[in-house]
Amino acid sequence: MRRILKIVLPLIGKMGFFRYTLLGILSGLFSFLFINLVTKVVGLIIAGNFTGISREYIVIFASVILLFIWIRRTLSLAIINLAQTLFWQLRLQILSYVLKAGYQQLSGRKERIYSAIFNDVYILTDASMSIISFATSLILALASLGYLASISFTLFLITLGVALLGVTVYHIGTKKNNRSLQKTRVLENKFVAKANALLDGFKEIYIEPRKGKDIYENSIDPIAKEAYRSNTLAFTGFLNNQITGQVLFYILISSVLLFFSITLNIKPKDTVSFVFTLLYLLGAIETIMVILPGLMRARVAANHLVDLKNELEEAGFSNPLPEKYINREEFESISVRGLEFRYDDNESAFGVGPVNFDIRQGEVAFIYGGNGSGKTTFVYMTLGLWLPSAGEIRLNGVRVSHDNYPAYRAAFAVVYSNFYLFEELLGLETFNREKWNYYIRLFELEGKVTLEGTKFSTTELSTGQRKRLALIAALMEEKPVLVIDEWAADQDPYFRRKFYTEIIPLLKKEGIAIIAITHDDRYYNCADKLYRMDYGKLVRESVPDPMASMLN
Ligand SMILES: Nc1ncnc2c1ncn2[C@@H]1O[C@H](COP(=O)(O)OP(=O)(O)OP(=O)(O)O)[C@@H](O)[C@H]1O
Repeated sequence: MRRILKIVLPLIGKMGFFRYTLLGILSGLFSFLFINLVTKVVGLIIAGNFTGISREYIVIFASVILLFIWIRRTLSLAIINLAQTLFWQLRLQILSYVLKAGYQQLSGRKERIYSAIFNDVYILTDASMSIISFATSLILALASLGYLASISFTLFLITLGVALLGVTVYHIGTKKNNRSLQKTRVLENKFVAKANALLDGFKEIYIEPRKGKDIYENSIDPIAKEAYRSNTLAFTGFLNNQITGQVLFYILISSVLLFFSITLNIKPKDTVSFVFTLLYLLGAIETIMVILPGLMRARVAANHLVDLKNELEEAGFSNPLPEKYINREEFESISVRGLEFRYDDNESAFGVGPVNFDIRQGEVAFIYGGNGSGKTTFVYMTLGLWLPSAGEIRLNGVRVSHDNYPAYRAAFAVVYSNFYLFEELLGLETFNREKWNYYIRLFELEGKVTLEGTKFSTTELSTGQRKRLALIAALMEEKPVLVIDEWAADQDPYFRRKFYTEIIPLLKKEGIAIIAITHDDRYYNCADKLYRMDYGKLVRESVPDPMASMLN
């Protein structure tokens, strides 16, 4: 419950929480008032003291019904409000955690984030809606118990004993049920991951349906079956508890009617009132029992959300907007000294470094090396996506530290080898139409893509054209350093040549420093600096003679 409140309270505020609780209590008290009234009139009828239609009772019943309409409406509105606030605010909050997280914290957690947005939020919203009914039933149960005590204290003690027995049975069963719910939660993440693989890899599956059959039969179906089993186990447990509670109450009611009313010498009118109230108490306890499994699931969901938030915020990491963006004129150099990064603490895990590297304004550095040699890892480390374990980076001679990392990262525009092409130009302070037209002509996308506001008319382009558009979007950011990872690999021979021999010199003239991972050895002479990545070690090489390249 504490964890649920930790998530819910900041969203609805203390006052909101107070309001919802008050409404729950009011509604509980009102239900009790109505039961009390009905029990009283029934008692009067049984005792033969009800004298027929009375103005007094008509007014009382009419007022109670009017009060009921008011409370129900206010409560319904409050429930809708609470549910919508939680549903949307929680989703926004999760995505804002994502925006604040470090790349390192985010990688490997995609499925859990999906699961949080599409699963945990639903569970928490449902549970929060039932919290009001929970409070209502709790108050009704407490008031009923108080009323029972006023009728016969001995019978009240017996009822309390039965209720406590029910709670103990419930408590013992709940631990096991919760373990099953936790297990389902883990399976849910795995299910989302496999469902994503099925959807993302559908092209491959469509060509070879056996792939789909494999993933369905060996992963998706077994996960679903296991989740089905553990959820069924948990809910059967909850249901058994519920039935035990109900049976205990039925035995109690039978005993009051057939045994206690005689042995304790209770008046018939009081016996009827007692049994009536017991039935209402049973109703309230049943509601509580029905709601509890949902609250338990919400507890698991809340734990998941809190853990996810903590992990995303790990080590006080945050990624605020940089206070200052360095422009091309201000940029002098980036120098990397003794930088190291390892994927795991394990000695055998792949690592890069120690690495030394320098790039100055308008300089072009090419990095090549075998697959898996560590080029991308080095670039990610230099960009500040992976945080190095040793060494230092200096921007214009100033050491990059925890505080100025955001400003440092903002010096780069990047087209990754597995880039994501947004449907619009994002994050531009000013939009330079002339520049856009110039790049569209330079990259030969005239007539292919236009801009509607800042939105691309289309991103349904060929792979090579999508890469050109991604590079234009990066250049529009007017950052001092451009980083590209095997950008030209998807370009045709004509455009590849144009890129290395015409476009790169033009970008250099604009003062842009370029770090490019490339395997196009024909064009290594177009770089100012050439590096080879060799199993995590960066080795500086001499740039080939242009004449020698021409002979290749
Ligand atoms: N997210 C990751 N977690 C753990 N290990 C990784 C991760 N990414 C890469 N590696 C390891 O780091 C090594 C270097 O990968 P990297 O992507 O830097 O190579 P690369 O030189 O860019 O290769 P390629 O030319 O194929 O793109 C790989 O052999 C891989 O084992």
